[in-house]
Amino acid sequence: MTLFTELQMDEQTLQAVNEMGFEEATPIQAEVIPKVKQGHDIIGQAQTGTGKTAAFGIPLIEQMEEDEAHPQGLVLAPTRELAIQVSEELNRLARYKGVQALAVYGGQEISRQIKALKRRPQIIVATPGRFMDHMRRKTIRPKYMKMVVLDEADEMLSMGFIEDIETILQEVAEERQTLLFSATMPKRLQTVTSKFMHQPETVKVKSKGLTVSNIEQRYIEVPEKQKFDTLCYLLDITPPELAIVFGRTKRRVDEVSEALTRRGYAAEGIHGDLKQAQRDKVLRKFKQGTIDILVATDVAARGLDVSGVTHVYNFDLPQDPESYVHRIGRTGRAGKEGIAYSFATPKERSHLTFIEQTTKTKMIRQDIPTYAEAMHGRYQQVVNKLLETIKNEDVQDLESAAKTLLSGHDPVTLVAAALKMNTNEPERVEVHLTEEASLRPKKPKGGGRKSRGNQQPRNRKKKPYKKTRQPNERYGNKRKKTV
Ligand SMILES: Nc1ncnc2c1ncn2[C@@H]1O[C@H](COP(=O)(O)OP(=O)(O)OP(=O)(O)O)[C@@H](O)[C@H]1O
Ligand SMILES: [Mg+2]
Repeated sequence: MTLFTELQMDEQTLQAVNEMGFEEATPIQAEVIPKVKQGHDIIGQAQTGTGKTAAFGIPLIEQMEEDEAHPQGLVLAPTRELAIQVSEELNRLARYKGVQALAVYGGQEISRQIKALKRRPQIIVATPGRFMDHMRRKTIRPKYMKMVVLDEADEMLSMGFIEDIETILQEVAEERQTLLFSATMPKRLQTVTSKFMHQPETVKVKSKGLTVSNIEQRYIEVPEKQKFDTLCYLLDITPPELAIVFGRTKRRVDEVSEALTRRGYAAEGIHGDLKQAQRDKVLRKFKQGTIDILVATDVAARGLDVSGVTHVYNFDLPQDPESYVHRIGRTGRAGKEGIAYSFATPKERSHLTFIEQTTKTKMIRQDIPTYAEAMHGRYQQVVNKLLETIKNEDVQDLESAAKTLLSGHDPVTLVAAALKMNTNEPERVEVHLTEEASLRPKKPKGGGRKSRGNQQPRNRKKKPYKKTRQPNERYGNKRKKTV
């Protein structure tokens, strides 16, 4: 156990950490914070939800000069939502210092960001595409950056992002400190990292597998056509506080969230084709609990930290074991418990085994739940609601009506009828989902991943960064499939 007071942090950061409710440092924080302060380049690997953000955030904040005219710290993140979240966490940590973080990401008006940059934030948290836009416009000058963090580093160095990252790093001062963080760090990345890191130290928090032990992992072998009813039955049997359902494609996400809504669940979808304002709105509703089910592509798989997510459902298995680790890691964070269900079609058995082997975990097999179990779950919810009403509400005005009813009817029959009346039968509403093909194991070769679809071929020659580009030219917009 390491206390934050043992990590030679300054008073202001200690106070902020205290107010955030952190009592002791997590293992990755205890190991990384002193090492970063000593000036090392770090490759940090620790399981999902174990506080990697503060592990790089605290030393990053503490090394910023408060009066510098240019940003000196850069955090790159793969999604807009993650960039926002990381900047918020940094600002909480920096609350008592004269240090500020600003998130810049695609989908938000660039003029608004340029205005915000005038307030001279010390730290920029960015998605790579938008950061390059600012680089070209010279609204951010990377050469003053003395620390660069790649959050979700393996994702950032995969095929979809590597060229952008190289372009950015070429512009950042050579004597910078570079930090890489992720819950998954495939060995094949080592060759890539040696190119732009200076004698990096690897800090890997010891664990049995890649996933945290407080997530109960289950799988259900279920034919494609039965997946949706299975999901609904599970939701009925154990209603989650908040749940994320991962689908393979954007169409899938749209169809599943619509179907859930039709069946009466409070669900909405999030994926890369939605306008940023819509993505923000959906995530906000989820965090507030206005909706309790978020249906998502892998856009929500990495880094997102929403407290109260008790369940993750892999409606479709992910292609990569790494993606499995990150998806299920949206629950069981900061020591809390969580449950992850993965649906595998009979043809996907071997893919499931491949995921288990790579992540060094074992999923518990569970049978497809039955209609009767789902119905029981639904009754139970009505019973709970009834008991809550008795506890929390004044029902006096209905008591004489109740007495009249009771005088003419058997009380058990009466309550049973009331329960039945209030319970909707599952499956009553017909829904239609387009079928997805089953997956087969696909072992990744070399340095990149293949899941990002229509990206450029991996060994394509690197495009030199041209300073003559027009500022408003969309950089490489033909290049990658968003999720
Ligand atoms: N020392 C601590 N004590 C208690 N809670 C902490 C501590 N450090 C971080 N947390 C909280 O734990 C949660 C998870 O942290 P964080 O998002 O940094 O995890 P992560 O390791 O980056 O996970 P992922 O791999 O999914 O990105 C956050 O809500 C964070 O505020
Ligand atoms: Mg993280």
